[in-house]
Amino acid sequence: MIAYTIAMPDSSQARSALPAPIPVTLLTGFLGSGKTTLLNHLVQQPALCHALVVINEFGQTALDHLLVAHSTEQVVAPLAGGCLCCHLRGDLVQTLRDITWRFARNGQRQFDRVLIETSGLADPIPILQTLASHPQLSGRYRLDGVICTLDLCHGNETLAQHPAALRQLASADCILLTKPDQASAAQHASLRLQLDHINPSAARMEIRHGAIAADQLLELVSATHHAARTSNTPITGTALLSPHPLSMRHAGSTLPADHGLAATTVTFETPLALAGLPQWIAAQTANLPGHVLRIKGLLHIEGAAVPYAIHGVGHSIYPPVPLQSWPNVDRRSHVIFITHTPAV
Ligand SMILES: Nc1nc2c(ncn2[C@@H]2O[C@H](COP(=O)(O)OP(=O)(O)OP(=O)(O)O)[C@@H](O)[C@H]2O)c(=O)[nH]1
Repeated sequence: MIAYTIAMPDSSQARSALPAPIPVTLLTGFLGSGKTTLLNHLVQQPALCHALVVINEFGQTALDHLLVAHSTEQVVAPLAGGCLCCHLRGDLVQTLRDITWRFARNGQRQFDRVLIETSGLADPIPILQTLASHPQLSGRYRLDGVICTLDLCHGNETLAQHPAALRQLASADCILLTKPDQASAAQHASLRLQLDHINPSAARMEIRHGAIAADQLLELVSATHHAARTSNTPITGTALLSPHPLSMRHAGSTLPADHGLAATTVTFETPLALAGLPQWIAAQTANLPGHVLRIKGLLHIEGAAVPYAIHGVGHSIYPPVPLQSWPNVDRRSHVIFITHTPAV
């Protein structure tokens, strides 16, 4: 009888043969708190120029990936239609499992890290659990850190009304306090007090319009943090749009409620006149369920060669901002309204 033996590599050899796990940064933060604005800054920097960006949006129409200016080396894979923390968790596993071969050239992986922007409504804890314990992910990926954006203007209201925002902050390694230019000293002080209770150990930094050096946000899990506190200079009197009616056609669609929330997408076939947008937005919101948490859209403005991004958070609407170019051949305007109907 011939005895067969199987040569087993010793465990240290086996370990060194395995590719190093890919670092994953989770970017969370409530609706409109500045995640995409931050992402736009980060992906332009050398430290993140080979990152693969995965974007999850609430609602069937994904816009955020169109609003992120990314080079051809970076791939944005939108996951739309719900929250990663609930019914899209399987999609995330599949995306992370497949991206190593989907985004490979000549057998070489084309990215060195992954940045996941969660929807503004997602609870990051189930996502973190999936990353850490799913058999197809753990070992291939490692958590680099959780970054949470917090809108200094709307943060107090958000924390009072939306438990998901609390969980986002509680799981953060680094909290980025956004819109310091618009927040009052009182809003600022009250949020800082709350953060001292919710997550005293997270690093805290103030950022304006997403500007921060990417390397300050890497290796957060292993790094020791020092909170950076900068001064707050509130400004007032942002110019709004002039009040004239618009002519437009639209088609709406509403998702089934999720966390008491619904997303309605309105699409315009023809270019829009800029004047009168606030009135039109007010008229649209009057027909929607609950109250509006967030408005975002990509607009084709009459006479403009480039698209405009429009944002609203709570009752504030920001002036439309011209983008560099159209992201694809679609020249229609799309506006998404996210609304909340509290449970009775
Ligand atoms: N004034 C001011 N506006 C800001 C700042 N950061 C972000 N914004 C604006 O806030 C609005 C919302 O920012 P986004 O980056 O789209 O927010 P988000 O977290 O990605 O939003 P969701 O996709 O809904 O989750 C945009 O109009 C931004 O230009 C800031 O520091 N100051």
